[in-house]
Amino acid sequence: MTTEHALARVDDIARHLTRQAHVICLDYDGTLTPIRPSPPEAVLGDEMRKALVKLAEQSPVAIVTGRELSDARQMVDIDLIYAASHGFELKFPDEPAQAYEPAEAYREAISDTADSAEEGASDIEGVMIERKPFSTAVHFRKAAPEDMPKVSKLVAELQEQHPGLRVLQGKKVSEFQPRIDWDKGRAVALLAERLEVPLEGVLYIGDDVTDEDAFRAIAGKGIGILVNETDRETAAQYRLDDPDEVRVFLKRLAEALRGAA
Ligand SMILES: O=P(O)(O)OC[C@H]1O[C@H](O[C@H]2O[C@H](CO)[C@@H](O)[C@H](O)[C@H]2O)[C@H](O)[C@@H](O)[C@@H]1O
Repeated sequence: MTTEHALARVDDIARHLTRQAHVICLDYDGTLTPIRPSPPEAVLGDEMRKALVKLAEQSPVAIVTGRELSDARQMVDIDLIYAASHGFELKFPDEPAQAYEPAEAYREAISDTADSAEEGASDIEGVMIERKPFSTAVHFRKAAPEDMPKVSKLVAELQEQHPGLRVLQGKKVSEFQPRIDWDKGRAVALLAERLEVPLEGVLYIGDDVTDEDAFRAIAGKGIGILVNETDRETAAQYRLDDPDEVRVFLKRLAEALRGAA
């Protein structure tokens, strides 16, 4: 599938959005920041933060991320809407954070997976376990290629021990999550409904496989932009090469939206 470059269509995209109430949904890792060797290193750049502040003056902006809420808010450091933990945690400005209720019953199983994962990973150099309220991430970006069979074995064992959880494969990470019908797409649909924004008014930008759930949720109605240098199979209709292009796009979009107001 060939996706069109979004920088060539900023004005058309702004025009589409201003036809109705709208919201701009942005993934974090790989979209607002380049992928880094470890999660704490993926710090939001000052210019990107300025672009987000300008954009939020024109439109509601939501960060839709696999990171847990406290981490995402600390990294972005702007009072926006957050759908964190792959959508299991939702936070609107001036409102308390809310967890997706059916996921509450999984907190103990998630914490148990993290305990087992830490124990199992203790002898695999370069594997890092990230504990989050609604998922346990087994990061292997820094593992040596010859240790990958050990990583696969650990992930398979964890799966066997925790059949109530499902595994999401991300960028050099396997994440254990509640096995329930909830994802970034469902979270985006929910937050749009809360904002009284039709799906036609949703713009979603993301780079990972989990972002495809959001692209599919708005397909044929809203606007999906995949961040990827190559033209991979996607439900998004537009593409940007990397986070630098995302920053340029968001700046131009804010200007176009201001012009259209
Ligand atoms: O939905 P996202 O905002 O894209 O979050 C997905 C996961 O991102 C983080 O891990 C990824 O980015 C790290 C920093 O660049 C990188 O070191 C790692 O290899 C990637 O998998 C984050 O740590 C996870 O919690 C998120 O689920």
